[in-house]
Amino acid sequence: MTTRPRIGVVGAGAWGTALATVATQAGNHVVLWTRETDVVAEMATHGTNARYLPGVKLDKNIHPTSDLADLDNVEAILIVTPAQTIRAVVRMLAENLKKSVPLVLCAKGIERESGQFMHEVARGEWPEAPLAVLSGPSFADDVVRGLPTAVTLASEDEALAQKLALQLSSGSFRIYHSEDVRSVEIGGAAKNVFAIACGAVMGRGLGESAKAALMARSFAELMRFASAYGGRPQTLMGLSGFGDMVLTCSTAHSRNFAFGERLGKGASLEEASGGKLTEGVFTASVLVQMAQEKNIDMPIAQTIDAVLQSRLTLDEAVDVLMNRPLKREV
Ligand SMILES: NC(=O)C1=CN([C@@H]2O[C@H](COP(=O)(O)OP(=O)(O)OC[C@H]3O[C@@H](n4cnc5c(N)ncnc54)[C@H](OP(=O)(O)O)[C@@H]3O)[C@@H](O)[C@H]2O)C=CC1
Ligand SMILES: O=C(CO)COP(=O)(O)O
Repeated sequence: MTTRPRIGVVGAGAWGTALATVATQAGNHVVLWTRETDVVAEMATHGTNARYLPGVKLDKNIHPTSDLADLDNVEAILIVTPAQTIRAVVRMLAENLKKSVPLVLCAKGIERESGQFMHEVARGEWPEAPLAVLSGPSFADDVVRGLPTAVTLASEDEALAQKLALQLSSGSFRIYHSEDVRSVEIGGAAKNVFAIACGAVMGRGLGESAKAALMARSFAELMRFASAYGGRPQTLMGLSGFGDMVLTCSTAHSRNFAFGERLGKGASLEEASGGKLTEGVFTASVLVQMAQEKNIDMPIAQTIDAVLQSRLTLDEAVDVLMNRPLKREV
């Protein structure tokens, strides 16, 4: 290897592979770790990851591995596995790497068991590791093809956020930096729940007006939740709040939206995921529980959670939402 900086990526799913690609375009060597030895073999031999990003040729500066020792001496590690696995993954890194290294948490969700945000989970498992979170409107398929987008990278250590943003930005992947970790995490986690609701409305044939109204009222819920949990409105008006809501609540390209759309068309909860990761399903109940703990009114999140728990049908959920007492908008 030359003297290019080395970035580690843990998780070679759709987003991990896309971020590895971006990082090479930004001028880094990337060590891409996955527990799947057959995926490593395919990436090393054919330069493809057919299961998660079919049709994409990987950059030669991506070095696939399933050996954790290859992550020693990287400058930062992007952790790109599902939200509910972050505790186990960070623990595994803490136990196996020689020294602590900045971790960039890329999952969008809240841990169900603990009600902790991703950086709280990571801090509990590896207190010495500097932390950052990355979130914003970014479909892996778009990003890996070099289509432009912008996202936010936040760390309580703003100098670290700025350094990482510079190191990982490319001509098509523009990273803004922030120190508002809490808001960036809330935006990424909550939008998945509301995307399921928006998908369900479209699948049920309730129309674009209904979807726009639902999206706007969902954003009001997101803002209420965030302000009760220490988020800042200005950040939530940005890429990881408003930006990702607009993206994920608009198109069946989103797995969460597509899940809701299938539910709306009559699929069972089991059928609706299509075998794909749907983070909103895992986050809905913990989001609602956390809202209740602080008396935050979140009727849309509550009704979609009730649908996911089979306590309401979709038509009953629509009735509940439409027949709430009328009130001031703000
Ligand atoms: N896809 C996207 O466009 C975007 C996704 N995200 C977020 O990124 C996160 C990951 O999503 P995405 O990449 O799409 O998901 P995928 O389902 O495509 O990939 C998940 C990856 O995580 C690995 N993994 C799962 N569990 C574990 C574990 N316990 N230990 C180690 N590795 C594990 C999987 O490996 P295996 O095959 O072995 O299970 C796989 O490589 C989610 O939180 C998502 O919301 C954020 C922005 C965009
Ligand atoms: O977070 C994403 C886009 O920003 C990806 O959304 P889905 O997980 O719903 O596909």
